[in-house]
Amino acid sequence: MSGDYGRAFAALRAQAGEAWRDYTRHAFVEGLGDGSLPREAFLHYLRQDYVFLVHFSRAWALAVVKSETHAEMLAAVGTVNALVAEEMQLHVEICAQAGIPADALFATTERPENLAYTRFVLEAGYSGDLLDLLAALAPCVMGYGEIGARLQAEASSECYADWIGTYAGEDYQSSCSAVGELLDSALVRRLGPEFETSPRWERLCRTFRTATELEVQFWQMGLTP
Ligand SMILES: Cc1ncc(CO)c(N)n1
Repeated sequence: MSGDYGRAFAALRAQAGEAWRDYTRHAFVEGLGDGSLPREAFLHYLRQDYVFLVHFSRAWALAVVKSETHAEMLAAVGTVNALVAEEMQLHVEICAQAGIPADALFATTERPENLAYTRFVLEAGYSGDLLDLLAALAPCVMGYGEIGARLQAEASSECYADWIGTYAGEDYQSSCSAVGELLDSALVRRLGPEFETSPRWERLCRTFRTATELEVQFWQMGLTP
């Protein structure tokens, strides 16, 4: 149940096993699909996710810093723009419709699960290279791509159709494919074509798995306004 997000992502996803399933089939996700998620939990999640996206955009800006080629810079800067100009904008619009103004969004107090996740990702980038950073970023990008595509096909309610449509949509799906290509080419450039046999691979797998577990905690936080 995943689009073609590249060779490295497929390998990382497979090794994350149970954690990947817990993330992409979390009760929060199922509640978005069947409409049973309480509106209050959804708006609480959106407010937290807006803060998440602020730091997530900073992490993608760090990917520009850690790039070694023009192609890598282009891919990273494209993602920064998609986040700041499109995804954050969606949050502002949905929250405005629910009576939460944009300045209140920016002032949201960050929950610890939220803080733990984004600072883990940023730290992976500060102390490592582009590969360490991308291993921490990939579960967020591709996981939502996979969730959106599946809910679009399976949803039994129209309640959260806007949210689902954003992640199932062509723009978001093509961002996922672009990040998959960036991940594959960055790995080949630094570790060679057989990157899975590199001594660094295991640690990249661990970073991916930890980020996946932090996504599970984020959904759990969403269920408890
Ligand atoms: C927590 C979280 N992970 C991933 C995404 C996708 O960008 C998001 N908006 N929020």
